Amino acid sequence: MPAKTMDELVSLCKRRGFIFQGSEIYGGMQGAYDYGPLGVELKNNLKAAWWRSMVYERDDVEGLDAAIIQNKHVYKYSGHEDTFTDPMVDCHECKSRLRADHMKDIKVCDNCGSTNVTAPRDFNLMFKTNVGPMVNEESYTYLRPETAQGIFTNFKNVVDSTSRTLPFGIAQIGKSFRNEITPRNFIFRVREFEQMELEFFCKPGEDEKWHEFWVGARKQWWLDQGLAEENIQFEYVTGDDLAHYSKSTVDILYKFPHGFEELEGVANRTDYDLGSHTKAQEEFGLSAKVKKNEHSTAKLAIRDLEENKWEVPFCIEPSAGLDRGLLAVMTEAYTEEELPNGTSRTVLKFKPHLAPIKVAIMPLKKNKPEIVALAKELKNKLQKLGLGRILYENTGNVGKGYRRHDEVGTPICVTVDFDSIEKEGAPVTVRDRDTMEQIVVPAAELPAYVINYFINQN
Ligand SMILES: Nc1ncnc2c1ncn2[C@@H]1O[C@H](COP(=O)(O)OP(=O)(O)OP(=O)(O)O)[C@@H](O)[C@H]1O
Repeated sequence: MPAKTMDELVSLCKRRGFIFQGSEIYGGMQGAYDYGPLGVELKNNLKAAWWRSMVYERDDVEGLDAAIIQNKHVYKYSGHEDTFTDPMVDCHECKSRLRADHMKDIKVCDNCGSTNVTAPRDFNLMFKTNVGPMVNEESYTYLRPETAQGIFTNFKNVVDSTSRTLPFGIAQIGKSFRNEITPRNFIFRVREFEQMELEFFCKPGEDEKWHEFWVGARKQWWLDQGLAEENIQFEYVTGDDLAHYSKSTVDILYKFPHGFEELEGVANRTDYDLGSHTKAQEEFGLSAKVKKNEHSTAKLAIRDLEENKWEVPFCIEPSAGLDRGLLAVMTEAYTEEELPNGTSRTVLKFKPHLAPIKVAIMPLKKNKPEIVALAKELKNKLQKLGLGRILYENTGNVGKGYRRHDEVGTPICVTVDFDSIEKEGAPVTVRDRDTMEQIVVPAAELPAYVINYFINQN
């Protein structure tokens, strides 16, 4: 059963080293979190799973890693400078700052109930920063609020260097920054986060088909990461909630401990973005309404070989939050179990490919040199398989080790004991996280056993 409250997750994350409050020793920093020893592994595994499915398992997607700091013209023409705002309300009474579209009633402070509140006004969410030693009117830019813009500005570079034709996509994972008015719900809404974004370019007219395809494909991917079908919903974004660039957007919602909320958005961005950043806009008969571009030096178009003309493709964007993804995966994996002997355990039932530690190797006696040597040898052998982190853990208390590894979601624990050094075949004990069953495997067969386990479980 998934986690019921955010508090139980927050507490486990801190206790076991998944996630810490940012700048904690100085009293914290709202909306910023640090990923600890296990959090960074989980995050890397989720990123790797996304990259594998987006780039390696498809032959029509290329990867990219664009700069976070970009020319300010990027945000002028993307529309962020003018429109990337949230409506903000200030309470004169308790000094809270609230997001008007999240308030129960925009005339009453959600925090103290006062009606002494300002009218909503637009607040730009981009962090402005100064570039170079001179501080003047011209020296500013912004930290990127989404990774997507770096994909659009590199469109021509990628097409020229890979000879791609439509349809094809460009995938990117990286940090984004938003000066959220009310960061909250742990890592759900933060000011610095990572996104996993694909911009998939297709012919105008084929956009609706591809939009539908990506909505389905992205839902399936989240199911493959272990989320339960009943905890996922679609929301068809309409009216004022639809971004100005979008023809249609489907949000994939997950049942977080604080309720169903957006995990990923899949938007049909039409020819808005490439059309905004291209030079010679008037040549292309754009369908989107764009600002006149006076600075771009490149035509962001592709040759339609059948019709022998240049056209600006449409773009479908599945945009997922990595931090929200991690929160969803942890929520789903969190399980409190009553055991037959009357005790209980907390176990994170991660899909094995996401588990921060793949295998823990534990010698039964920490000061028996032959046991320790065999345990270390097995650790080195398994590490070379390239599955991820294999932990050699020499605490001498196997029972406690099992509990700790249940709580951090380690799928397999291997114990090396006296039998392992005395009996023929060097048998070691392999314990399964979910069933808690233990079987004996000859040490020489352990690598094959572990590989099979990870192949079959995913
Ligand atoms: N402040 C944030 N903290 C963590 N993740 C975020 C944040 N803002 C956006 N994301 C992630 O990036 C994805 C794509 O961004 P998008 O601009 O579509 O979000 P959004 O619609 O503005 O989100 P919301 O409505 O929750 O503010 C979101 O689905 C979410 O997973």
